[in-house]
Amino acid sequence: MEERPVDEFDYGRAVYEPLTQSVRQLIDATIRTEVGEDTVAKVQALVDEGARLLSERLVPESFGVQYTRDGRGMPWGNAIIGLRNPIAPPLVIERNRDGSVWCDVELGAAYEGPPGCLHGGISALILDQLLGATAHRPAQPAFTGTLTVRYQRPTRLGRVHGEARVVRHDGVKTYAVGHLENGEGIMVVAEGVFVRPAGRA
Ligand SMILES: CCCCCCCCCCCC(=O)SCCNC(=O)CCNC(=O)[C@H](O)C(C)(C)COP(=O)(O)OP(=O)(O)OC[C@H]1O[C@@H](n2cnc3c(N)ncnc32)[C@H](O)[C@@H]1OP(=O)(O)O
Repeated sequence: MEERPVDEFDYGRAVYEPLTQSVRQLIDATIRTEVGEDTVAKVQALVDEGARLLSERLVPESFGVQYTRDGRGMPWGNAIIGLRNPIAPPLVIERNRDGSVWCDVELGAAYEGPPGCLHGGISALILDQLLGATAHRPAQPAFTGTLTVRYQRPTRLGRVHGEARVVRHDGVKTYAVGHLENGEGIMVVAEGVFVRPAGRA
């Protein structure tokens, strides 16, 4: 894999993250707008023009994970943490000294399932990433083998806190648990088995 210059991380972040944030606002406004059809048509033309301009140069396939020479990963297309992906909240995962992880994230209209509540698939997506992050070891990526999610109570849209930790290792398998909570308590719990496939480090 081609390594990218060290300053590309900060440059890329400065250039693309504001665009992503604008598109996130666009997604939210697209869902919730009540303007008339003339305005909708005008916005559609502007968005189409924006897509045309951005498409003048594209990477051939998905973004993947590019690395700078000082080892910083740029998983910028990732569905949940990608800073160039407007459908990612994005999740910012913090790591404690003991390897456990946590996040605080604001989830709005784009993540709705039951009215006013978080879509269960989005909860599973966040927990997959959180549990996967705590199971992760540098240069030994672990894939989700099995993820079990128990939805205890509907989770209102808004601020959500998540946590995950490893409970045990067994050869190539790492077992992790985690949960999502908000001001109303623990809403969703998960346990997962993460497998380090031989020869795919
Ligand atoms: C800074 C950056 C942070 C980076 C932070 C990164 C966070 C990433 C979070 C996102 C993670 C994802 O979504 S990953 C994407 C979703 N997952 C996938 O696409 C995985 C697709 N499945 C596969 O590639 C494969 O089936 C694997 C890798 C899971 C297993 O294949 P394998 O390696 O050939 O496994 P195999 O030799 O047969 O078995 C090895 C051992 O694992 C067990 N095992 C095998 N499959 C499973 C399974 N599905 N669930 C449970 N256990 C399993 C076997 O019983 C065996 O146990 P024993 O006999 O040894 O006891």
